[in-house]
Amino acid sequence: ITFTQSTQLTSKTYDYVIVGAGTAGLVLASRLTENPSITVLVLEAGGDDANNTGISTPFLAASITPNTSLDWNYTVTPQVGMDNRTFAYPRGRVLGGCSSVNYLFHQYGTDDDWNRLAKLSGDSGWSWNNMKRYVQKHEKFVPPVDGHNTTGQFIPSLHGFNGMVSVSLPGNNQSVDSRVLAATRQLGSEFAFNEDMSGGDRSLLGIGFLQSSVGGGVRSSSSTSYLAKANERPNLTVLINAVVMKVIQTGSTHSGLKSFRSVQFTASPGTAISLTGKSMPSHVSNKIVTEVKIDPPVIVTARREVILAAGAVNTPQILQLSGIGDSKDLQALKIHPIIDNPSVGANLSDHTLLPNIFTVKPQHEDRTFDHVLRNPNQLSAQIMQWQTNKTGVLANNIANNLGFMRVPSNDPIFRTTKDPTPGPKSPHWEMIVSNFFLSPGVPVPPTGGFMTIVTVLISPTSRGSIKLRSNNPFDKPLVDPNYLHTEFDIAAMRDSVKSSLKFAAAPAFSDYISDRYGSAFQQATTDAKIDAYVRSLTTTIFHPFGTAAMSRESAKFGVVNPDLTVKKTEGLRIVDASVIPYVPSSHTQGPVYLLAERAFEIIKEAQYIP
Ligand SMILES: Cc1cc2nc3c(=O)[nH]c(=O)nc-3n(C[C@H](O)[C@H](O)[C@H](O)COP(=O)(O)OP(=O)(O)OC[C@H]3O[C@@H](n4cnc5c(N)ncnc54)[C@H](O)[C@@H]3O)c2cc1C
Repeated sequence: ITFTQSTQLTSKTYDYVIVGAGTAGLVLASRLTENPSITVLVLEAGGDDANNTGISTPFLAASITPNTSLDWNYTVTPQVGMDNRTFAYPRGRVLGGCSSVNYLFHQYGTDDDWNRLAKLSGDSGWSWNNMKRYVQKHEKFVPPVDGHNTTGQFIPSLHGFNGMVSVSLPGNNQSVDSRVLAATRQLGSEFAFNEDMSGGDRSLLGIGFLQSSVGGGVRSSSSTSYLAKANERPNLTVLINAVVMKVIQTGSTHSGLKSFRSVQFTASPGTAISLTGKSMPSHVSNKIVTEVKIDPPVIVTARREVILAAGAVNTPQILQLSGIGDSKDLQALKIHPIIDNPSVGANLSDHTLLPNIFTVKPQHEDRTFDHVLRNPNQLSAQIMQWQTNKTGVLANNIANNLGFMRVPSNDPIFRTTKDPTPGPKSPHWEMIVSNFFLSPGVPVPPTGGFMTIVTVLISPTSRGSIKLRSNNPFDKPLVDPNYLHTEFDIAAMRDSVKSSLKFAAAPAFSDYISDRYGSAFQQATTDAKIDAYVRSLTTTIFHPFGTAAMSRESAKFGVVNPDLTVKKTEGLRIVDASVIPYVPSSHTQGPVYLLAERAFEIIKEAQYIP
């Protein structure tokens, strides 16, 4: 059942209260309620994802964030490594969380990523050898909508065909696909073809076909899969429009652990039937808005556990609002510290995004999507095609090919920096090829056709933080990814720019692209100028991780134990991207799904669920 108002709740007590109906939260809600004797309440700040064409149409992903009603609308603090720029930091605020608004790239990280987690946590259950079985539970590999022959584009034995989330290969040919493949043959081993880009047992290195969380030309999210399967169950209640303000201590154990089994929430701004007579404004700004009246908070309690699944920005925010964090910071904001842990909100690691844009020669301009997107007649024809039979440009992702690369081992940077990757099959950076002007947040030029090679720093060594701005739960937290702070990070991005120029110089593109687009890119002809170009244009690819990091029970650093229980607490667990200490070497929804599948088994075992 999905409720929209807290007054509809028939109980204030559940076996489990899950905070956040996002990627991980809905996996747990669905798995836990497979047992009809277990009751679960999920609290979600955002609204419903149903009947939203922007969400369900794969190609429109880039248009539903940032700065929309589906987004938390965060902004990064001025980034020192990026000329002190600030920019949008989207996070899904809707059923499905980021899985409803993301760009649908789907992978699982490398085996080395998981093995590093197993090693640092001391729990071999996190190793790839154990985690890979969750691919079968999670994934439902389906044919692409254009029905093309996919032989040689993926390796069936690496995939699941009976799981929950639909995953498919591209369903609409992009004009550059055949050129990208030709380039993999023309260039050296650095750009070799890779037959399967899902990661895990397969090295991610090389260039191959994108796998997306798309089935039948429609987005597949945690909401359309895990929740859709469970929502009719009487033991599952999902409450949307409910912002969790904090978790509340409900007692302590003989051994001194503090129990947190209650959750305080209130209606999301703009959705309440305000008991105060005044409703909240639909947008609450960064400033503390003292005149805003909020609905009286509601408290619900878990018999077994509270599970935080609010994501890598909001989970540490909720912990800090609850008095779990760096005591000094909390006291400065007049929050009573209950558990002093400076690791809460620290260790933020994220991937970057740099659009390297090339101008397409006039004779091929009409083969780019720019041409389609700019032409109202062509665009409406595509919309019609998607609405009628879920095919065409809009049924497909924004790219068809991607690749993962390493900085050469003889690069001078390795004289001063130890290789940050978890192993030799794991990349330092990524490239994504699109046949249009792909630069999130930047308006498309009025004329011309483009090809974009987005490059992404995959193994960052910089670490940032999530901190509270004030003790007001409606204030946006201070998001500081601290991008490009280290020499390694800028060196890897420099390598990515040089390599994408090498890639674009392959004979396959010689009659297709004419020049680099934009003066910053055109002027990037020396290392120093490439660095300046990188710092001036790079933003985020939206993969924050590690802000409530897992560590051994005995470790001095960390927020959760290997079983995801919050240190020094009882009855409180975290299951989302914040617990994995290193951002995985790939796009990140797949790793979060696998994490949540295993978390369910850990919880089930710990709680003796029959
Ligand atoms: C624009 C964008 C594009 C991306 N593209 C890709 C991609 O192509 N491929 C990929 O693999 N990954 C992508 N990602 C990243 C990926 O989607 C995330 O890493 C992953 O989904 C995070 O899952 P999560 O469960 O940790 O958090 P989320 O899915 O964000 O879930 C958190 C949920 O908690 C809710 N919540 C938060 N605070 C509160 C509160 N106080 N009260 C109540 N509810 C709350 C949120 O509204 C949300 O629903 C993208 C992300 C974004 C934002």
